[in-house]
Amino acid sequence: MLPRLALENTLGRFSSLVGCAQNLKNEAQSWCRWKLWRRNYSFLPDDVKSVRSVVNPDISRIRNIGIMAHIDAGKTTTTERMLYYSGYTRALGDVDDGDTVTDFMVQERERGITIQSAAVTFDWKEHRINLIDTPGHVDFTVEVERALRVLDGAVAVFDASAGVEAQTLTVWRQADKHCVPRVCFLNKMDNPRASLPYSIESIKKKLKANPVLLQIPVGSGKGFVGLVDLITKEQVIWNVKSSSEDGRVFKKTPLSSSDNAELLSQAKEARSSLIEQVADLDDEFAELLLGEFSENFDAVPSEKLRAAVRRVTLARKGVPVLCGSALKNKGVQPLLDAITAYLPAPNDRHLHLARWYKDDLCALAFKVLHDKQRGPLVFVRIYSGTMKAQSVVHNVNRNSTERMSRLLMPFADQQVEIPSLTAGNIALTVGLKQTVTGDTIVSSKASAAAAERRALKEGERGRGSEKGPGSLVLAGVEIPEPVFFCTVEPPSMAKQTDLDHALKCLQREDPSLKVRTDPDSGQTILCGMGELHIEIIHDRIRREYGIETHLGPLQVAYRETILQPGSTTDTLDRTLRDRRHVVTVGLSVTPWEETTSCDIAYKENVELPPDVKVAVENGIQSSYLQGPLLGYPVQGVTTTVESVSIQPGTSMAMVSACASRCMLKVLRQAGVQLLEPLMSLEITLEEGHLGYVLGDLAQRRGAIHDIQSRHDNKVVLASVPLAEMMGYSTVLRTLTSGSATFSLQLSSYEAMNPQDQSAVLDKMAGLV
Ligand SMILES: Nc1nc2c(ncn2[C@@H]2O[C@H](COP(=O)(O)OP(=O)(O)OP(=O)(O)O)[C@@H](O)[C@H]2O)c(=O)[nH]1
Repeated sequence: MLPRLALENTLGRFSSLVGCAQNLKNEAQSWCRWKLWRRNYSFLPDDVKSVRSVVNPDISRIRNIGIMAHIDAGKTTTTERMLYYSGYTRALGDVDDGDTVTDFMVQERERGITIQSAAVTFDWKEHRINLIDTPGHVDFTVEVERALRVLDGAVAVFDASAGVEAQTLTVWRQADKHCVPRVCFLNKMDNPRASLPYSIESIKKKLKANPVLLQIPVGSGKGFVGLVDLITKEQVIWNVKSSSEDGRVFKKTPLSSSDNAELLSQAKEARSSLIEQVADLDDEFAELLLGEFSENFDAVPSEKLRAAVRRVTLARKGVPVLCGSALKNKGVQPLLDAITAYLPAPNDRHLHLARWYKDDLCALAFKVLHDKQRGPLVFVRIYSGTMKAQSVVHNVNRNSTERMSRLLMPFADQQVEIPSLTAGNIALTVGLKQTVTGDTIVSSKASAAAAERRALKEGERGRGSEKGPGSLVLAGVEIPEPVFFCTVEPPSMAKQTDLDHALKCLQREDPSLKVRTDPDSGQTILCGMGELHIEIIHDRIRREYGIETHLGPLQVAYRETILQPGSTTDTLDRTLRDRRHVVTVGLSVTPWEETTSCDIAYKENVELPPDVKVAVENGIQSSYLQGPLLGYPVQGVTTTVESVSIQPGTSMAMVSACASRCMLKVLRQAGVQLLEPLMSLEITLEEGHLGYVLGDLAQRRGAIHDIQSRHDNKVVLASVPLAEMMGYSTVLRTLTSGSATFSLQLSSYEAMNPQDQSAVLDKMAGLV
């Protein structure tokens, strides 16, 4: 039965659509709005798809998958086709028209890019697919990381004319880190430059992966009409009679020599290689071949081959490769079949932690969205037990208990209310006000205690690797340090509270956004992952919170470090209100290369009471936060506490102050050095523009590492200081008449040479 809220939503939409139809008639020229109307129209009461999805499926039929790639590879277009073919939408959304389901933020639709990862649920051939479309732009890489943390499998989408691009490499590594099995989809096969062998080679070379080719294309470029399924030996051809053909109808026939002798021999060869490759990777399949089918490998049944490919994928020994053209509506249905056939169900992935909770609820909050009416909406992945609406849950990280009012199933920007949801699913909760990204949610404090007892018992028996309360918390998400910052000012002081509230909400949604107050000027500082990230935040403050803010110039987040060891002592002797405070602290520092953190150690004979220890460490830590050169964070330093002597009556605040002052002194003595963020840059451009672009990079202190050929294009691999890359997209557009693309990501923090460093110091001091 349709839940009440969904029914109300649907009926509400229906009545508003009747009125809307009249207006739209008058605005027939607005094509985009018409398409959005059509999208809404698909939610009329006879659209049963969203209702069907409400049923809790068997865990073995759930696929929690992410869709990931380099910017513009076609993730959103592919997702739109999946929703369409699965019957969830009745019109094909188009990124170029700005009416896709998953890119529902205004900025996403305007810019045609994905910013937030959106969750969509749909069913495909008796399977429930929870799919997350993740952003390709490096500024939103935390979104990818968050999604990967809760996914069981992923589809990596490639532009078949470009192969592996810079951001694919990053997301691939992220997926490796989370041990996520993948399938590859070589998209844009309709592009005349698309090349299957080139893409396969680049997957091998750049990703060091083992591609398992399951399809070969039929036709190429504009003549790309379908593919041959190497498992079943069938050819799948899409009927392309007109440009409005939506790809729903396709013809599947066994491939025979009467169709195309050349294609048949090509397919035979590719199938034999596939069988050999799978036999090499899977012992069970090898045994089957050498036993029953030793006379004729080709006679091995397709189900056996499919099962072996599944084992290979789950063991991450190989990645199935499929091809198609999402835009031209070819190859997406076989991709959906591959998702259900090869990617893992939640119960195929063995998560140690969930077993301590047995049948009790254990879930991970992986994303927070702010809704003006309903407050924070928290996305959770359920690992064990059942989550129920109107229930009280316990947040293990915060040791707090909260009431969850409603449970929803996420359909992009639409949600359907459900009473409960079981393990393996992804849900959206309303009412959790304290929970943030990375928190573990369980049913009660008692169930957390029971799980802890189980973990300890197992640990005592020497079998468990996880012991103690720390083991009861699911690993959260690593947030990289921001590289850019700028001041943000409200239009008037009266609006400062509204701005603080807006930033608090945005920060809860986006953990990569950092907000701090400048201790000297009292100004609010926004710290972000890149120019685009800060621009989007600025835009959201205006649109979603109605505050017109002014952003100061974008500045690079430098770091400070030391070049050599140093040691010193400092004495603080101060009388405050007749009370004399006297403390002497001795510290030594040594460079701790190749690390971005700082450490505190104690000389052997130094033993301090706990309150003094805390005070000294607080003083040292505060100096790590603001270096002596320009007040940037310090990294790569180990500080040893050599001595501390305190006269009676001295307060701990004075001990901290002395440690902090001594720290500044010793850092200066050890020679403070500015570190600047160095970015890896990859530019794809036409050969004719190469000279201009290289000349420009030379002026930006860029170092060229390699210039590769990619079909008719050149790919420049370089590293450039971030400070030189402000507004680069506009410059590159001008230099190449808009034909080049680039991607930029943080590679490391590097020491600046003395001239560049003094130029920065002069600039900061206002001398230039
Ligand atoms: N020729 C061709 N173009 C395609 C195909 N798929 C997508 N495109 C186009 O490629 C561009 C990018 O497509 P998107 O689906 O937005 O790509 P994305 O990977 O989601 O991009 P981001 O969300 O910005 O990372 C759009 O102009 C699409 O129309 C395809 O199969 N063939």
